[in-house]
Amino acid sequence: MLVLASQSPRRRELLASLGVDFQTHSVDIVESVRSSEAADRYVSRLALEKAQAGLAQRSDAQWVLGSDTTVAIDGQILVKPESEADYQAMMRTLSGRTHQVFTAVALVSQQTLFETRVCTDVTFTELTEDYIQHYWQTGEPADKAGGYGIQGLGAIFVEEIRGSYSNVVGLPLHETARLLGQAGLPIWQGRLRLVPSNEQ
Ligand SMILES: Cc1cn([C@H]2C[C@H](O)[C@@H](COP(=O)(O)OP(=O)(O)OP(=O)(O)O)O2)c(=O)[nH]c1=O
Repeated sequence: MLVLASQSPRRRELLASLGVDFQTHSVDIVESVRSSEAADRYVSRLALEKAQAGLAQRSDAQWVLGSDTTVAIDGQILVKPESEADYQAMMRTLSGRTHQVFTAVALVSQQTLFETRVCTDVTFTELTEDYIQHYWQTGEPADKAGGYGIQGLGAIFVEEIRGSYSNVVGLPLHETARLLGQAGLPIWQGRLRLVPSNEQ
């Protein structure tokens, strides 16, 4: 059985959209950036830690998928806002500029590890203080890396996106389908296996 080691409703929906059978299991790991750890290394480490914690806790799981998403700008990592003031600082940093959204995915079994990482460039419009204050009131920013949700009202801030959209929402679907293919896990209700490019 495949287990998604996540409490994120977005990841659950995205993985379900691939048409795979899975169960979810939420794991509690420490999500803190190490000194001089870059965003790409950080997301890959956390995705693997989530997957390994899931594997340790679910003896019935053959495969466990863990994932992590973070926003990066100018070498600064923006995780989920801890407070409204933290959120406001993030929005001011993102205003009128292009940032990167990294998501890493790790798929582990007792014997094997497959992993991938995807980066998407997102360009924000200039945000007024009014936008910033009102958007917080929607409740949308609080549980999201960078303090916005591209799949919700946060989309109105996005002038341009370069790369994978599902990666920004929390699970890059093309790359995840390939990982599942590498693990021999068919998608689309067992009818399709997206084979890795080196097997085509
Ligand atoms: C930038 C952005 C992030 N996000 C979300 C995706 C992730 O759920 C969240 C980043 O936090 P994560 O720590 O990656 O994930 P999580 O805590 O929600 O879930 P879990 O660790 O249990 O898997 O931000 C959006 O939903 N939309 C966006 O536009």
